[in-house]
Amino acid sequence: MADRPHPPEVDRAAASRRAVEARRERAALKKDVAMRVISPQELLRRALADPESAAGAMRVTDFLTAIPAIGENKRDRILADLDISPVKRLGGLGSRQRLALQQFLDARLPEPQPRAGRSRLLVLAGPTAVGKGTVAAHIRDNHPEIMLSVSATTRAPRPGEVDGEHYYFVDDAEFDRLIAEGELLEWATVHNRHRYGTPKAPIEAALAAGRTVLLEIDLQGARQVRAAAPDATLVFLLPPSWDELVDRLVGRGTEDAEERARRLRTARVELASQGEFDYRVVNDTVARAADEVAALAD
Ligand SMILES: Nc1nc2c(ncn2[C@@H]2O[C@H](COP(=O)(O)OP(=O)(O)O)[C@@H](O)[C@H]2O)c(=O)[nH]1
Ligand SMILES: Nc1ncnc2c1ncn2[C@@H]1O[C@H](COP(=O)(O)OP(=O)(O)O)[C@@H](O)[C@H]1O
Repeated sequence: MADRPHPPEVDRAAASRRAVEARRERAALKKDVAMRVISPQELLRRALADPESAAGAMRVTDFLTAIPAIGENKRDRILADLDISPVKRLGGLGSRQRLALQQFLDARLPEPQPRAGRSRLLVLAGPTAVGKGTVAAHIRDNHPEIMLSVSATTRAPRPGEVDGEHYYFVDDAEFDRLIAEGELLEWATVHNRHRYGTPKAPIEAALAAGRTVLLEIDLQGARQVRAAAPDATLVFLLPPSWDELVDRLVGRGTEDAEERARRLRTARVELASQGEFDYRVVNDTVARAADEVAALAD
């Protein structure tokens, strides 16, 4: 039964389904590069590691125009300069062409390298719904050596949230006082709504005691920490793909469609700022991502 040949129409239908799926995968990868969820270098590495993969099957023309700020004219000039035919697929590049493309990408879009002399103050930021809260909670529960900072906020507690554990829930007057007295390391209005800030004293005490401290804060806060404590270690959490980020936001079910669209527009801008961070960690599975973040303080 199993080795009897299929009638040709069955083979054709299967081949056409595979072709549609392959096109969908290539389109998703292009989007990931365009949204900066994966770097062009990473996509090229995947293509070269497996020429049969969706990355390997991507045309070099599609690859280049997926990169932000490369349009069709620039693409054609680049291909001519690198002596690569526009009909080539990434997986089919010759070794000289690969090297030329890699060197071009490294020169034009250098991947950020961690700076030396990082401190034990770890800042975890990233776009909405990437899983910052989930990864931070996993670290709190599984890495007792790391202190998770508890922020002050003017938003109301949600059911099940405990004052002093999830947040310090304060009113506007108290938040004003914390700012005025210089008690916050950083603070920001997040998602245009409520104010959130990091109390300074517990962090200074924990760092002085030799502990690692983790802040799970938004991008504006991360930038303020960098300014106030230049040796802090900044970690940017990335989704495995743009589509997965959208699925997580929808799956969480805490925002309506209009708010989700607004957050995704912000997410796109935030992803463009990942180069300001020392490390990028992909939140593929919670435990793996949490362990990778925790290890950065070693
Ligand atoms: N700048 C700053 N951002 C914070 C702080 N605490 C939490 N955030 C950010 O505030 C956002 C909202 O957090 P939360 O109220 O738990 O709501 P959710 O993200 O909708 O679940 C998240 O992006 C957090 O990273 C803080 O102390 N400072
Ligand atoms: N590694 C993961 N795999 C699958 N789902 C995840 C993962 N990390 C987080 N999630 C889910 O994604 C949604 C957003 O996570 P959350 O921690 O609230 O994000 P953030 O704090 O970055 O806004 C939640 O429903 C969470 O359960």
